[in-house]
Amino acid sequence: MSDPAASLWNNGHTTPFVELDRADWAALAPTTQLPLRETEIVQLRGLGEPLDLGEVTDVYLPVSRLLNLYAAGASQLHRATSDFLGERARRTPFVIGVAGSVAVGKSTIARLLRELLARWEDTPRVELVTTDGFLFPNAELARRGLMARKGFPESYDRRSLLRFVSAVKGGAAEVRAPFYSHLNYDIVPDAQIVVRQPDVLIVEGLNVLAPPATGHGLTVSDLFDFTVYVDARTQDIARWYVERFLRLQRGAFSNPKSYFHRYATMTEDEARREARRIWDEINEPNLVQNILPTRSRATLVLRKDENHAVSKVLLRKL
Ligand SMILES: Nc1ncnc2c1ncn2[C@@H]1O[C@H](COP(=O)(O)OP(=O)(O)O)[C@@H](O)[C@H]1O
Ligand SMILES: CC(C)(COP(=O)(O)O)[C@@H](O)C(=O)NCCC(=O)O
Repeated sequence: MSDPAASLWNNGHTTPFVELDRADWAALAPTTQLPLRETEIVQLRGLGEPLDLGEVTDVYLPVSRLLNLYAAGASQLHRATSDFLGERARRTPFVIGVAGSVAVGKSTIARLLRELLARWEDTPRVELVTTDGFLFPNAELARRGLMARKGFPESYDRRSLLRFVSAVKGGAAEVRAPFYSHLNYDIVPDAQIVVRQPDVLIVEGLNVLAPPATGHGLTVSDLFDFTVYVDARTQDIARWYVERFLRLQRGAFSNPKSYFHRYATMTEDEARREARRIWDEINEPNLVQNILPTRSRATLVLRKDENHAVSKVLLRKL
């Protein structure tokens, strides 16, 4: 898959990333002190995903340690800047962006990182928000002719997302974000997510690494201290999307309140075709046109194999 930004570095001489295969990355784990007890690892499984424990210790524990080190470094730098300005340093949260395709496993990774980071010293209070809360409500999307473009950059209220992250980073006592319900397939008018001065804020969403809409000005990625891009082969992600759709069809869609309740009575073949249509018409074009081109902007790229196991880790060193 072509990645225009990567061509800057692909001149045969240099790349901004150091690339480690899984074994080399996992070898870093024993030197990191384990912040999890066995019982806690079992609790992590309760997140609802079939997470392999080897995956947690080999891959995500070292990631959480690295994030914890970066958070300590950022806090020192922040103090030094305040000293330089002759100001009293105020605590500011370390902000992490998690990007990647629909169905690549962003939510699973973001929730796991929240649990792991909270167990390290200095970062006990971790909040997680997903950018779907900043999608325009369906009525507004329909008005703009964007109902078939949910998840594309223009389907979000990007100014409001930028304001939200700025306020959290600026140390506001309490900041509210809108809430998107997958059951309703829409923003819930009176529901909100409240963030209160966390040590770490994780912002997870398809397009969090996208450049500014107008090509200039600030965008949310300018406020991130660290970004993770979750990567996999497009054909594997398409399969994960269809499998998740089939699970939802048998589960959540059977709820009469679900926007997709009409899918509940489909045969498996019909549901498979419908999922494939949504993937082909919306999610894959969004991946190819908007999401994949942002991969080389990430600090860390986690490349998954066909079974969700991380096979390669790329860490930005330049
Ligand atoms: N590490 C993993 N091991 C096994 N299955 C996973 C893993 N991560 C995600 N999945 C599955 O892949 C699908 C997509 O994951 P999810 O976290 O919902 O993706 P996203 O938030 O990117 O849309 C889900 O069905 C989930 O159960
Ligand atoms: C809600 C989403 C846009 C993802 O939002 P995110 O939190 O990543 O910003 C996506 O899951 C979605 O619903 N896409 C629309 C196409 C589809 O029905 O899959």
